[in-house]
Parts: sequence; structure tokens; C-alpha cells
Amino acid sequence: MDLAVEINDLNYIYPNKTPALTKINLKIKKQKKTAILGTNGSGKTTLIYHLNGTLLNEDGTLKVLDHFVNKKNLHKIRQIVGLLFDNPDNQLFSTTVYGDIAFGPRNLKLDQQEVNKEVEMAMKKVGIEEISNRPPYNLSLGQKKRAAIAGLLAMNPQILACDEPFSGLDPSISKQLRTILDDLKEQGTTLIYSTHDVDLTYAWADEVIIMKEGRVLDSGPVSILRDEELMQKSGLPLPTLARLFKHSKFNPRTIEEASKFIMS
Ligand SMILES: Nc1ncnc2c1ncn2[C@@H]1O[C@H](COP(=O)(O)OP(=O)(O)OP(=O)(O)O)[C@@H](O)[C@H]1O
Repeated sequence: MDLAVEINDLNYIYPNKTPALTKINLKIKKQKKTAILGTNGSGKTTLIYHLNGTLLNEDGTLKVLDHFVNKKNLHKIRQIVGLLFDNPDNQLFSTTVYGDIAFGPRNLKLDQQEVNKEVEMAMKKVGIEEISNRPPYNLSLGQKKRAAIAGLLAMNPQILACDEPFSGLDPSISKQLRTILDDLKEQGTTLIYSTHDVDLTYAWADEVIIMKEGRVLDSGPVSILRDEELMQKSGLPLPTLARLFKHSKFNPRTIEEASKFIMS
């Protein structure tokens, strides 16, 4: 199996002694959309922050594309894993969108022409060319998220780890962002995102990791979200379509699939 991330016996306790992750063992596949799903406080963000070394494990091991995540490796790890923060204001600091996206390539000491090329490519992938000269602080949330993603894409990460990427977005902007992320996956990027949205995950993700109180309850293909006992343990509801089609031999994951079934 081609692995993007491999985690063995990872524990993490915050400095104030809150245990946030306990005995995490996980394998996350390459070039898939993997959701980290759990109720508030279940450890999703803490886990995502470990993927690029924003938080460093105290014991256990974490590897991304066969590189150990540790203090010595951080430069390499952050080229491999782009981390999208929940709040894009924590990611956008320049006076223009262009400046923010150019920050990473400039740090890599690329010449101006190469920087321009990376920035233009990244802006094109998320469709924000027209706001290149705007200051990030007065953009809409959807624009800020796209600008922050472009900043990550300019570094050509193989893995994109997104903390609650869809929170606060209206349905149409959320859909637009999913299309952008789908295109990135098509181009070979591995996507890992945290969420507590079971319906969105059931419809969109390939794989799911279910967290509860800092532990992994279960992981596997999204079909595990149909397991009532598991979902009850997780504190999350069954996906609406799984509930509706509980007694059917069909398992539609999207409204489109469900309506095809109903009309047939
Ligand atoms: N900086 C911190 N210092 C101390 N404890 C923290 C810190 N950040 C998170 N925690 C605690 O760690 C545990 C896991 O929190 P985490 O933010 O990872 O959960 P989450 O699943 O992402 O929650 P949410 O969905 O609400 O964002 C919680 O008990 C939380 O209170």
C-alpha cells in the first residue's frame, strides 16, 4: 500500500497537562481524500498539527512519505505537507494576496521570474488571479481560504492537510472549494482534512478516521459511517442518506445518487 502518512503509538499532552492524543496508530493512503472526523475536542486539530510538525510528538513516531517528522526534518516536512489553518487570518500576513503567495517561493530563494511563475500557477489553480493585488484582510472568507491554499500550492506540497476547511463557508463556496480540492487530488495531491460534518464526508471523502476523546475509534472507507454502533460511540449522527436508506440494498452517498435510485 502506498502510504502518505504512517503513525505509530503517538501520544500528545499539551503543556497544561491536557491529554489530547492517546496511542494513535494510523496509516493514511496516498492520493486519497481522508477525513478526520470527530466531535468538538476529540483531537482532530491536534492530529492535523502533527502532520507538518506544527506540534511535535512526545513519543511514538510519525512519518510522511517515509520521512520522520521531527525537529531536524522540519524544513523538508513543510515542503511535503502544506497545512491550511482553520482560520485563514492565521496564514495571511502580507499587504497583498500576491505577496502572501510569493512568501514561500521567495524563502526558497527562487529568482523573481520563478517566483512569478509559481504564484501565477497557484493563483490559477484556485481561481484568484483577479484579486492578486488586494489586501487579504478585507477579502471574504472563501477568498481568504483560496488565497491561503494558493500560498501552500506555491510550495508544491504532495500532501495538503486542512483543518476544518469548509467551516463558515456557504454551500456554494464550500462546493467550489471541494471542486478545487478534487482537481488537486486528480493532479496527485493527497488530501487530509478535519471536520465534524458527517454528511459532507459521507458524500465526498474516500477514507475516514473517526476520533473520540483523543483516540482513533476506527478508520477505513467512508462506508464505515453506516455502522450505527460505531457512530453512536463517536457521538456523531449517522449520515442522513445512510439513515434514509438503512433498509435498502442501495447505499447512495449523494443526493444525485439517491434521486437516481428513487426515480428508477
Ligand atoms: N493549546 C491548547 N492548550 C491546551 N489544551 C488544548 C489546546 N488546544 C486544544 N487543547 C485540548 O486538546 C483536546 C483536543 O483539542 P482539539 O482542538 O485537537 O480538538 P478538535 O477535535 O479539533 O476540536 P474542535 O472540533 O472543537 O476544533 C481538547 O481537550 C482541547 O481542550
